[in-house]
Amino acid sequence: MRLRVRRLHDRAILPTRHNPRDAGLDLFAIEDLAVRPGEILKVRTGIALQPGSLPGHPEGIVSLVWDKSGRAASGLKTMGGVIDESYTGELLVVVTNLNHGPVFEAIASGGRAEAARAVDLATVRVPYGKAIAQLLVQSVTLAEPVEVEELDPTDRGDRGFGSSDRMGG
Ligand SMILES: O=c1ccn([C@H]2C[C@H](O)[C@@H](COP(=O)(O)OP(=O)(O)OP(=O)(O)O)O2)c(=O)[nH]1
Repeated sequence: MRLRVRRLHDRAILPTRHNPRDAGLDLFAIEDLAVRPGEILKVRTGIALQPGSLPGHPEGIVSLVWDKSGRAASGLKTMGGVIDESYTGELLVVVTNLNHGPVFEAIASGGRAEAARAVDLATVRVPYGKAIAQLLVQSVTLAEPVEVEELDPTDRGDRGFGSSDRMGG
C-alpha cells in the first residue's frame, strides 16, 4: 500500500523502513529532543500522512505510533498514538519519560543538587536524525455499536483480571 507523506517543515525527515520486512516505519522529530523524567511533550514530526486505499478492502486503515525498544529501555514511552485514516494534520508524537526512579531516590537521600543531577542524568535525549518512535499502518475493523439486552454466552463469561491465576493449574 502506498502511504502518501506531505512535508510540512524543511527539517522533516520522511518515515523510513530500515529492513524490507520491518513492521514499523521510523518516525523523526524536526529537532533534538530532550524529555525530563515525568515530562509529557507533543513532538513535531513535520509530516502529514494519507494512507492509500486497499482495493477491494472494506476495512478501514489506522496508523499506530509505537515505541522503539532502544528508547523504551531508557524510559521513553509514546502515548496516544492512534492516527485516523482521514487525519491530514501534522503527525505529533506524544512522549513521556518514565525513568523517575533515580530522581525519587535522589530526593529521598539527598538535597536539591542531587535531585537536579538525577533529573539531568535520567533525561532522555534523542538527537535530530535519530528515530523517536515507529509507525505501524494497518487495517482496522470499523465496528458499529448496536445496543442489545443480553450478550451471547461464552466460555469466559465475565471472568477477567487475573481469573486464570486464581483458578490454579
Ligand atoms: O499521538 C497522536 C494521536 C493523535 N494524533 C492526531 C491524529 C488523530 O487522528 C487525531 C485525533 O486523535 P484522537 O482521536 O486520539 O484524539 P482526541 O483527543 O480524541 O481528539 P479528537 O476529538 O479530535 O478526535 O490527532 C496525533 O497526531 N498523534
